[in-house]
Amino acid sequence: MNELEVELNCFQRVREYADIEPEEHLSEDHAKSLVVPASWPTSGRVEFHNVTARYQEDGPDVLRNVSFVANPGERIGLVGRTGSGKSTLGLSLLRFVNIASGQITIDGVDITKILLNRLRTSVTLIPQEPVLFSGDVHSNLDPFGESSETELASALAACTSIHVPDSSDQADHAHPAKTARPLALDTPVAANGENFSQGQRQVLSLARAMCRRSKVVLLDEATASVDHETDMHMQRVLREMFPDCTIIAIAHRLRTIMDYDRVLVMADGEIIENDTPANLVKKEGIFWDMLRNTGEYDELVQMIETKPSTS
Ligand SMILES: Nc1ncnc2c1ncn2[C@@H]1O[C@H](COP(=O)(O)OP(=O)(O)OP(=O)(O)O)[C@@H](O)[C@H]1O
Repeated sequence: MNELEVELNCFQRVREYADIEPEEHLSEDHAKSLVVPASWPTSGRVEFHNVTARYQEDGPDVLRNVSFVANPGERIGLVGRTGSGKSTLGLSLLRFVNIASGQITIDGVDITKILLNRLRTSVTLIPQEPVLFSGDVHSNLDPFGESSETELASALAACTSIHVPDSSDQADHAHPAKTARPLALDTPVAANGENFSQGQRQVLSLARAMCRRSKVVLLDEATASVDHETDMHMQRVLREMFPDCTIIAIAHRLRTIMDYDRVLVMADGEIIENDTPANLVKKEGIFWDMLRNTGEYDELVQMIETKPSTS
């Protein structure tokens, strides 16, 4: 492809973006009526009241009558088989799916009565595959220049204590950030963060959340290329650096959430169990069954008993 073709592609892509309908198109008066106090959310209490949600208006219900409360500072693990609705529940909190009935509130404010941008900048999503932009670590952590250098450096320092192993022990010349550590604010980031491993991308995403001081953090646990050790470090940072945040984590590995305050088990778009891991084990229900099917039952139950203290 010659240079002209590349440039024309860019032009075409910009046109495509410009033609995308805005997700929210409101009159000035309507937008004003959706303003919430600058301090919102102050405590991060998330409540789902009989929420039924679907992707398309005329599509099937993917969440069915979901109700639960995440108290401020609680860490809640979402588990369930593939297709049970875990990601959809997370996405509904950011209004990426249609809420057909019921209500979701954060600190008592109905999330459909807030400007979309305000909602999405207040709830931090740490996706499985975080997006990084070409530039450096600094511009990725704080794209809008809202944090001080000290804040950025301390968030990065907290997160880079997480050891993210390399895919190989050899220096990786094609992906220097995968081997050259520790990460610094001026470490270059290639387009799509291609010079970072998936684990490192999640770590940076965590640091980004820390800079935003979000009260509600939604974490979609990375399934690929993040080993157990990295996972545990991520969890430790979440516990230590976000002590007052409400954390809702979609867990693909049960061991990730064994020390969480509460576990919600989902099946077919519904919450079928909601309790502390210890109580769910005592109950010998679905969660207990899931633990037994891992082949690591004793080890996992032991993790509940040796739960690290948050104080
Ligand atoms: N964009 C979409 N449009 C329509 N239906 C979707 C969409 N995404 C997911 N679904 C459907 O919603 C249901 C719940 O899917 P969801 O991804 O929330 O499950 P999950 O528990 O997160 O699964 P996994 O563990 O595989 O990520 C499934 O039936 C799925 O096919």
